[in-house]
Amino acid sequence: MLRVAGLSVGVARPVGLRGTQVLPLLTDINLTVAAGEIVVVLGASGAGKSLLAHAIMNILPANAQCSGTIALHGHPITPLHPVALLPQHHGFLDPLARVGAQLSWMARRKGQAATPAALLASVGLDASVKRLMPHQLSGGMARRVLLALALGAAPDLIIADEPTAGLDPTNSTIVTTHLQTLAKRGGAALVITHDLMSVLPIATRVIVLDNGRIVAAAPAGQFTGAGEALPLPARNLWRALPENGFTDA
Ligand SMILES: Nc1ncnc2c1ncn2[C@@H]1O[C@H](COP(=O)(O)OP(=O)(O)OP(=O)(O)O)[C@@H](O)[C@H]1O
Ligand code: NI
Repeated sequence: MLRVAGLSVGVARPVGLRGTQVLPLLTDINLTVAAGEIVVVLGASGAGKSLLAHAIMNILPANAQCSGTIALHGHPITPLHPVALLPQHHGFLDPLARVGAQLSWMARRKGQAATPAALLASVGLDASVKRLMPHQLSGGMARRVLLALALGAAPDLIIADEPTAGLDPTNSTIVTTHLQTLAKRGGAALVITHDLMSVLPIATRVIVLDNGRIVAAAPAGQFTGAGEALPLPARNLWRALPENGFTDA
């Protein structure tokens, strides 16, 4: 479904009076996401996770330089494609538009019928939330509105950036259940996180991103016990989790 090949992203920064230098932020990223899969990209803060999401969605900042290829169903991604970003920050909501209007716009942009109340209900929000402005939403509500927006795009693929961060267990389950339903229906998700445990139950594969490079990849099922089957960088991360006793590998 999604194929990222040889993706590198750098930002130009000034050096001296006239020169510029490109600072590499992502280097030679290769990954695929097949129908039915939930691929987790695991990495520490600053590893380049959001940049990877933004590169795939073609919304990198103006100073970014990008090379490599990104294809969905074999073609470059356009705004009309059934792919949705579940962004990390609710700053992605339009601060001056009611929730209902934003849900309707998303549906229209993707050629779908607008069903704001049903979308809100599917993420556990009352239909009255349609009339609210983004600043009237709590953090957890805003994250669920972002999920409703992503679902409103009727996507084949959701790129979810820290989808469970800061959510209570009930809301976290709402998000992971939707991602799992999408994958079961033949869609797929690329889930970006620093918190493996919150998404491991739904993951099929885990890719470890460190300092802009992929350093390990393993089937999710290998993240069990002492992680004996895992490649070393993934095993070290796994064994360092509090749940696994902080053992220093
Ligand atoms: N527009 C930009 N110009 C310069 N550097 C940038 C830009 N955007 C991101 N960076 C840098 O790229 C690196 C990766 O950023 P990114 O937002 O992808 O991290 P992340 O893995 O998503 O982290 P977090 O878990 O904190 O969200 C960071 O060092 C960041 O400072
Ligand atoms: Ni991020």
